[in-house]
Amino acid sequence: SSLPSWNIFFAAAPVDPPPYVFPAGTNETLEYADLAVIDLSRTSTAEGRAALAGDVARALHEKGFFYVVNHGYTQEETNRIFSIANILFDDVDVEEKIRYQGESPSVYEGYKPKNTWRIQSGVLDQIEHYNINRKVDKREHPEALRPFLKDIQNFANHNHFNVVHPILRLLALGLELPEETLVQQHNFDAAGESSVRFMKYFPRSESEEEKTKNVWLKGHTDIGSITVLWSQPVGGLQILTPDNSWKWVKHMDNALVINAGDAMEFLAGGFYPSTRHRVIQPPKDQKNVPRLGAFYFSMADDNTKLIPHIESPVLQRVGVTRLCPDDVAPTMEQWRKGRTTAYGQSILRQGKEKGVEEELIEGVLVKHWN
Ligand SMILES: O=C(O)CCC(=O)C(=O)O
Ligand SMILES: [Fe+2]
Repeated sequence: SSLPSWNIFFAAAPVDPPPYVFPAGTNETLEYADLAVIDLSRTSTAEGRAALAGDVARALHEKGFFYVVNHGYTQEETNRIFSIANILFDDVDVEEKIRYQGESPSVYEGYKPKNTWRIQSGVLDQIEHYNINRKVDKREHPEALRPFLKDIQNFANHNHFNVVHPILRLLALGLELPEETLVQQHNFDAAGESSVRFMKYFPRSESEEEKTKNVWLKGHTDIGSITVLWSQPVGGLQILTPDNSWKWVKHMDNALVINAGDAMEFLAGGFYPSTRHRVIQPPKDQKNVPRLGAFYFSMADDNTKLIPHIESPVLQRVGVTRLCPDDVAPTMEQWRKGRTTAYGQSILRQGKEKGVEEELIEGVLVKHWN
């Protein structure tokens, strides 16, 4: 081989995390959302991108969610990431995790213990999560994760460059804008909070289920631009369709579930609305199963002013919807700090529509659905 012989001493054998085995899928008959499936490998050519742009634009414009397949991680690589994600929840003592809580309520970073968000009727969440900035070395991580920081860095890069950027190119094309328009507002190296999140939901008591009508994570929109949700078999994720009915999102092996957040709605002048979604108790045959998730939450660069790309010929034809006047529009940094600080903490007021609560963030009305 061409490798120098000393390499055998320095190339550490890859350490394997304790394997996480995906729980069995549900056999219940559920009302699923009908979502497009996008083959991301086709984005490697200009012809492929031109052909896909319309499908992706339509999917986000009309449904708010779509699946991505052929994103470049094999099933084995995905399994490894879920096994790494699970370490934190199953193999790290809570006293250690508490030491890795984020310092600031306005940034999601580090560990979030259970019982920190209000759900309904005095019931708090049973969710733990751990957020890792895409520059993984920015903070220190629990010892058990340290052998896998390279895997996590690779996962962040993969999501940012191989998933989010190609999707942003398609979305720009869908607005008939130059292909790099949105990519240029999502630089990996700029100040900002695009992050990996590992999350685990734990089953709750019957009384908690009753008081919250089975809602585990209230209906919300995401703060950033594009959310990448690595599909996993435990059900519970639902989207609110334009006709105001909740539909389940079906698991697809080694697929990604993609949705738009608030920043995308601002930038796209309402053409790609922020998707309304929630998590409820999993279906009957999975209701006692903890629910592990892996995500990438992408945001625009902190200094991006969240104003619509009015130069888009599409927006000029269909019209622009603004969440607020351009002169008072927040930057990405202001928006994420305002929403993160308020999330699960603020006392929401009853909105005009039934089952919808509201709050004002940066002068913009934000809704939460029960
Ligand atoms: O757990 C899920 O499937 C969705 C989580 C989610 O919507 C969020 O963390 O913003
Ligand atoms: Fe979400």
